[in-house]
Amino acid sequence: MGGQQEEEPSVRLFREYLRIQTVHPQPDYGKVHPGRTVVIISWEGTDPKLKSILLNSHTDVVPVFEEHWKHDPFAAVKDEQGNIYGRGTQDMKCVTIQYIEAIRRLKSEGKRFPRTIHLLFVPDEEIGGVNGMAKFVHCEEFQAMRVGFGLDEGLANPTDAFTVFYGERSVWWVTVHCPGCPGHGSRFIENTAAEKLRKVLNSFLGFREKEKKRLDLSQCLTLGDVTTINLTLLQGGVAYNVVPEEMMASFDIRIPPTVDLKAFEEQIKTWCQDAGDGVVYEFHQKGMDQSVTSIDKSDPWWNAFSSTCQKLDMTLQCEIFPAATDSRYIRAMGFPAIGFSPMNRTPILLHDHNEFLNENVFLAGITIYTGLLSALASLPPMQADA
Ligand SMILES: CSCC[C@H](NC(C)=O)C(=O)O
Ligand SMILES: [Zn+2]
Ligand SMILES: [Zn+2]
Repeated sequence: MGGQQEEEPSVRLFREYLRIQTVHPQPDYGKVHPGRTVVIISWEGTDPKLKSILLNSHTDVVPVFEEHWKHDPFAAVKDEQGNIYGRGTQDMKCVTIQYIEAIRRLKSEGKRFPRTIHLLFVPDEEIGGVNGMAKFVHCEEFQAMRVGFGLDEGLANPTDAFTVFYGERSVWWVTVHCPGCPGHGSRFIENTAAEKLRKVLNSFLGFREKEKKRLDLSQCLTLGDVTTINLTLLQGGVAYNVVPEEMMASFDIRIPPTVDLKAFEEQIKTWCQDAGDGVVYEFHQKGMDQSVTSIDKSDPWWNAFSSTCQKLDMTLQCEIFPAATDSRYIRAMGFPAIGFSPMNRTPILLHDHNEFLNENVFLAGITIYTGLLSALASLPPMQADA
């Protein structure tokens, strides 16, 4: 609990890490790992020929609106209930320290496992990972790790259960260009950009409405199972009384792995064609990999993961991650990866004001990783090792 008692050293380390300002747009990565952007720490297994366990975490955090926080977001204040406040408490500095502390505990108990465990610390996940994980998976250092199975971040769960992510939706960022006839703002100009834009908006947002209804009316679907479309940028126009020659709308689209991406792009093409002459779309982000990780009991990695959770009396909810994490790059390279942040009984506060994690939930997570790592790193040779 907060205050009086001697603080657990792992909680102290977590709070110390939270105080390092790895916040965008200018993250202080130098204080995390001086002179390095990506860091690998490896605990070699007794049989290093076997494929390894990759524990990935990003070191950056998203910006804050400080005026909305009840405590300094970089002071790691712990209140009377043991809630630790700070940017990154959930996303994902908790997980980084839990990995480290689980390994420290296993080592201090004299444990050694057949499979190597790699801790990987990467930058820039919060800005898409272009100069982080996206690049790193193509480096020889990544190849040399000989990954068998990866763990990366997930989300908190407000109930007793823990959420586990076995895949992610594809991210498509699309800008639609609507050209039109210009002219004086006092006239009925024919074939304007705005009229085309209206059709585009109706098509895209009409589909959004249908998907929202599908989710709202379903008992079993989660956000990761439906397509979301949000209008996020509008551009165009030069003056109140000038009908512009172009207007543009940009959309953030997230598509579940079960959707046929080719067919979906055809749909976008049709919406644009139906909006009028010259309406075209361009991609700023077009995720095409739809790999998902097996959550079948016959899969040895999943079996080790889920059996450990069962032994620890944990209830799991398996879902598709609604947004994007670095695990998409791991899966795209053909490796199984699970998104998991052991935070039950915790509101989902990533990227939000007053992000916090209770120290007891944090400490329980270390025990969970201790069990998971023991099971995963002890898995006997399997087909994937060939
Ligand atoms: C596509 S790169 C941006 C990544 C970001 N991830 C999260 C977890 O917010 C997102 O899904 O928007
Ligand atoms: Zn994150
Ligand atoms: Zn994030």
